[in-house]
Amino acid sequence: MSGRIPNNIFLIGLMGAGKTTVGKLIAKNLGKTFYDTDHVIEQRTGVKIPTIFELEGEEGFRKRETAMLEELGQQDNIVLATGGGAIIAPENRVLLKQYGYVIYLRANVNELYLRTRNDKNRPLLQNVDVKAKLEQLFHARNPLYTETADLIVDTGHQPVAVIIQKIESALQALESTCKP
Ligand SMILES: Nc1ncnc2c1ncn2[C@@H]1O[C@H](COP(=O)(O)OP(=O)(O)O)[C@@H](O)[C@H]1O
Ligand SMILES: O=C(O)C1=C[C@@H](OP(=O)(O)O)[C@@H](O)[C@H](O)C1
Ligand SMILES: [Mg+2]
Repeated sequence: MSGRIPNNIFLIGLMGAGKTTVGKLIAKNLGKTFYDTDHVIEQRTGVKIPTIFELEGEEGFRKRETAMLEELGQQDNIVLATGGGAIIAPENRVLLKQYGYVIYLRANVNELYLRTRNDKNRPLLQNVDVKAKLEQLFHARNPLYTETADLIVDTGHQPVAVIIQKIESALQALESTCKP
């Protein structure tokens, strides 16, 4: 660590963790450019994420996601909200660790459920028992988020402003402890 607020900040975590919401605000506060892999994929393809899943399957979506991480990883001074599955592929985990400071927004399944249960834009949560699916994803992915993260922030049952405060304090502590 160079002793500064990290240049690129990547947010990881399950669907509903708040990556997109928190990422936008953190970027604004830190004067960094905000990207969201899902939004860029939607802009480039001209269709929503569920349509990509319908036409190309999850496999097709994952290829686009990896390509997007490779591309956005080359950017400078950004906050990137990833999609919840961005840590599945080992090469993505390497990319994330290599090109940025990775923050895992960790939330419990109940909280994630409350935030995502009515959402129509997350194909993995349609026509299933949403809570059971989130539980399954939590068990499969929590170790991957944990191994990829430089920092873990529990979002718990807390307002977005509090989470942002936690992240900014942690980044500031990083800055002060690393200065010569
Ligand atoms: N800390 C929070 N408390 C309450 N609602 C939240 C919180 N963080 C996010 N949300 C809400 O949960 C939903 C999912 O958030 P989003 O940022 O899209 O998550 P992600 O990008 O991690 O999937 C949104 O409706 C958002 O407003
Ligand atoms: O967890 C996942 O596998 C996914 C999460 C979504 O992003 P959010 O985490 O922003 O909801 C989106 O990338 C896609 O629906 C798949
Ligand atoms: Mg998101």
